[in-house]
Amino acid sequence: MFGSSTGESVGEGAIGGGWSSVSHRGFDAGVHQENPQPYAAMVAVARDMLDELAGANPPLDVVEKVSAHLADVQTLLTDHQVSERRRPFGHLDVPGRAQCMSPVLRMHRWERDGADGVVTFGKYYLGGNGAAHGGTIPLMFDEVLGRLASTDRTPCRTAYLHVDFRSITPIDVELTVTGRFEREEGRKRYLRAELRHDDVVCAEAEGLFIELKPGQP
Ligand SMILES: CCCCCCCC/C=C\CCCCCCCC(=O)SCCNC(=O)CCNC(=O)[C@H](O)C(C)(C)COP(=O)(O)OP(=O)(O)OC[C@H]1O[C@@H](n2cnc3c(N)ncnc32)[C@H](O)[C@@H]1OP(=O)(O)O
Repeated sequence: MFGSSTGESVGEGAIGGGWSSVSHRGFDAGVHQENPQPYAAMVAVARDMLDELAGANPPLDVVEKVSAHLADVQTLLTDHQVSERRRPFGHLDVPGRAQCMSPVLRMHRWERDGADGVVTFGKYYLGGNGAAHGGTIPLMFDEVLGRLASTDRTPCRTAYLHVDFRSITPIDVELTVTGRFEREEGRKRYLRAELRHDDVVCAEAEGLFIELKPGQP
């Protein structure tokens, strides 16, 4: 069942993850690349769990049970550790790219020069007083702009990311995200993005991304 509230699954009006348009440089996650849904569903459960964890004040017996379950999960995964290029985490072509570090981006338009979509910061991303933690917003912008900067282009890395926090970013509500590729000068690529709650601008970003030279990590 792929019923994550944050929408890790493919479909439901959102385009796929779109990661296939970004260079994966020798990446091979085997069976999960061919059929991403089971792995994406597992990550969606992990996301939902993190939201419930962040939102709960459980009694001690529940704390002990949860600790034991999580230790079991960790043990199950310990036997299957692999090198970076074989890890599905963050590399599957689904919204959220099957990772639970930054919130899921559900993009409705993804083109070489711009992208539009929605994102919801769940309870896990709370800073205080109903507002998202200030570090999570650049994280989300780096996802949008880093991916846009490499869409149908050679790989690049973030050189700087400037974020202006214009008003609080509320958690648990759907926000709109837009990104646009502004210009490139040699290896330098300049992009901008905006995060809105209805008509209110929550935050804006400007990023410089540098095309990597062959062999550059
Ligand atoms: C690409 C990997 C992806 C592969 C995997 C894909 C699978 C997953 C799919 C999708 C996920 C995508 C979602 C997330 C993506 C997010 C991306 C990131 O967050 S990357 C991590 C954070 N960034 C770093 O760690 C960079 C660390 N810095 C460096 O490596 C270097 O400093 C680098 C590459 C940025 C530049 O170094 P130089 O040696 O190649 O180039 P120089 O000569 O220094 O700069 C080139 C030009 O840029 C200017 N420049 C460089 N840094 C600048 C700065 N901070 N401010 C202003 N100008 C700067 C310079 O002045 C120079 O300009 P003049 O050509 O002389 O006009």
